[in-house]
Amino acid sequence: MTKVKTITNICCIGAGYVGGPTMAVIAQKCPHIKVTVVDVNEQRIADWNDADLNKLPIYEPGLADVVAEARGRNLFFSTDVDQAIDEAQMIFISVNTPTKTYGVGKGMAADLKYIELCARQIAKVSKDDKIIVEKSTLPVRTAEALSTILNSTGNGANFDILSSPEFLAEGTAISDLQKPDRILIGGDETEKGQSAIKSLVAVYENWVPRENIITTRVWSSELSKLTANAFLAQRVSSINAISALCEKTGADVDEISRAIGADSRIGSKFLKSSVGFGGSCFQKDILNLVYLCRHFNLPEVADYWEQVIKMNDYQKHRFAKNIIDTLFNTVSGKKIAFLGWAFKKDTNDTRESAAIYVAKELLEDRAEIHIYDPKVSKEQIFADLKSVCHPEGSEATKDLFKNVIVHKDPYTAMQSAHAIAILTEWDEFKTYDWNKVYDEMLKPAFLFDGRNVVSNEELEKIGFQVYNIGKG
Ligand SMILES: NC(=O)c1ccc[n+]([C@@H]2O[C@H](COP(=O)([O-])OP(=O)(O)OC[C@H]3O[C@@H](n4cnc5c(N)ncnc54)[C@H](O)[C@@H]3O)[C@@H](O)[C@H]2O)c1
Ligand SMILES: O=c1ccn([C@@H]2O[C@H](COP(=O)(O)OP(=O)(O)O[C@H]3O[C@H](CO)[C@@H](O)[C@H](O)[C@H]3O)[C@@H](O)[C@H]2O)c(=O)[nH]1
Repeated sequence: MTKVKTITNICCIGAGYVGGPTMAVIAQKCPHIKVTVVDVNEQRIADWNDADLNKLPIYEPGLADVVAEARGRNLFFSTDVDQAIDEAQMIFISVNTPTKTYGVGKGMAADLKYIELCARQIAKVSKDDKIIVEKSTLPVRTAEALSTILNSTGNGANFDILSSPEFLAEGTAISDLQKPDRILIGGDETEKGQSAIKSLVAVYENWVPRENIITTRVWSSELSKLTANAFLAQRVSSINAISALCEKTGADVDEISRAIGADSRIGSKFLKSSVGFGGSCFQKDILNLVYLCRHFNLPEVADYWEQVIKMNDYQKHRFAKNIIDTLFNTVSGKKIAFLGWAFKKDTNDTRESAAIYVAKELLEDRAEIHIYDPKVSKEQIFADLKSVCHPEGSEATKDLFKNVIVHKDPYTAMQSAHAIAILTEWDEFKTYDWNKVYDEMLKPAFLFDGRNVVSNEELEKIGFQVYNIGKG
């Protein structure tokens, strides 16, 4: 019988939004395991090691406390990838898997070059047997490709490959990791594969009840991750589709969410209509799913899921167009204040944020945009705009960026504005002195609430003309 390996040394390759928080919580919950998180990005590792916990590279409620507890005890951040691989019994791969921007599958397939590089490095460095855990989100059957690389380019060490996708959501990552709905572990059906699964189950059992740890075959685990994100995003697109109909008919989308969510077969979560979903995962993972379906010659299935993204693009466009239409068909030279830039509250992540695309459309209509976000840096905002407006960096880029001003204070962002657009649902927006904002704005004072976070009644009483998503 194959012996189940007791894990005392873990390495995680990739110190990003998943690798950092996930390993911090494993280290917190398993003080007997040495956890080393490695990355090729030196600045990122320096930030993870910074004595000032406000400088951690990721903003996530509760993260700093967990890092403070475990760092230097059994949690380490390092750029020495080879040493960490060499010492570890179990290696989590948590590197980025963005949408391909070139060649075959451009704009659709996941780019697995970083995954492949990790596999080659692990194969080169390893002198003893290791369990490899896919934490990154990967297309179904990637474990097969990993196995081929690991077992044919190394120096004789044996590798067991597990799939254990991460389901944390940003903004709630620490609570999601400390109390996960489930942990999913997929492995081979062989005795060796089952033994590797048991080793990883034993790690999670330090804090997750066994009945919440689901074990499956590898392919099911890999495909469950893409499926989970597709289902979640589909709910948002479904309610956003209904929001458009609400605006035409006078129905209220929040009332509809409450009414349908009370049906236990539907459930109340992920029914919040918005300016459109963002984040690094939903769009990328659905595009990947669509690509896989086309690859396996399932065009009807591919078209079905692609519609979720088309609806999301429509929602972002509808929001921008409504601003232009309402401001008398042009925003040229008008000051539009943006509250929020992150793709959701409680994170500094802006990847695929709806704000970026709304800004692009307004800039193309020559608006002047004044942005305030409590956690996103000016540099990040400009990098985001550059990537969608003029990626090549032309004269036009200069023109556009003349028209973007990033503020540290929300009130100066809104002063003398023609309109305010709320793009992220930060709680602090509810607490502003809206009387003061109104007094200092141009009239009519338009407010477009892309998250339905501020109270319509109160603002309309003050004098604002409020436009919400999904309210007729
Ligand atoms: N962000 C999320 O909320 C989330 C949640 C669940 C799953 N995922 C998935 O997890 C994976 C990682 O996502 P992320 O948001 O943490 O990405 P990220 O870009 O924040 O972090 C990835 C890190 O990997 C590093 N890296 C890349 N190649 C490397 C190599 N060869 N050696 C060492 N380091 C390397 C990069 O420098 C980067 O710091 C993706 O597949 C993503 O789809 C993300
Ligand atoms: O009712 C809702 C719920 C979400 N959103 C938006 O949808 C996007 C994604 O939100 P959320 O899913 O909460 O955050 P992510 O961090 O992107 O997490 C998703 O993507 C991760 C990466 O794969 C998965 O691990 C998580 O389980 C999955 O929820 C954000 O723009 C939200 O504002 C809505 O508009 N309405």
